[in-house]
Amino acid sequence: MIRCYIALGSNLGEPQKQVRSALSALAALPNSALVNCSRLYGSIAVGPGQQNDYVNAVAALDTTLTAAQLLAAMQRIEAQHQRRRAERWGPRTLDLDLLLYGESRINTDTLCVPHPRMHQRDFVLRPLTDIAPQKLLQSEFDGINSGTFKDTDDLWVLNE
Ligand SMILES: CC1(C)Nc2nc(N)[nH]c(=O)c2N=C1O
Repeated sequence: MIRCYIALGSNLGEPQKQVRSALSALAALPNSALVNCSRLYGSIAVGPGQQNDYVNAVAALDTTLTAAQLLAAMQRIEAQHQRRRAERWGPRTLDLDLLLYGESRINTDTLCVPHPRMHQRDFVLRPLTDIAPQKLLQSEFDGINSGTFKDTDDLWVLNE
């Protein structure tokens, strides 16, 4: 089995319910096991324009699916959660990003792993630290002090 890390995000349509529903869908994937999930975090939307706060989390999934099969399954789960790929930085009911697929480095026109922007995003790194702090020690995160984040009110834990 390959250990994968998946970022979940939502800021439309009852975001906490969307994220929890997506976690159930990931747990139901064939040839896979949802082995851990971070706490759910509220976070200020990063990016241009004004939009609702997000709910973010990171899940650990063990799978024998290939990265391409896993990506397709994640896109099906997004579609089942009414994901509209309207605008690139716009609000969304559900966003699933494949952060890490084992130790693989993948660069195709549909998939880039490790996720190219993950190390710039506290809304990914903080939940990832909940379940895999060792992942922040790797070279991809040069310059990020593992586990010690600038105190920010852009991110808060939701109902412990
Ligand atoms: C629009 C953009 C970059 N901003 C986000 N901002 C936050 N806080 N959380 C997200 O999941 C998120 N996702 C995005 O895609």
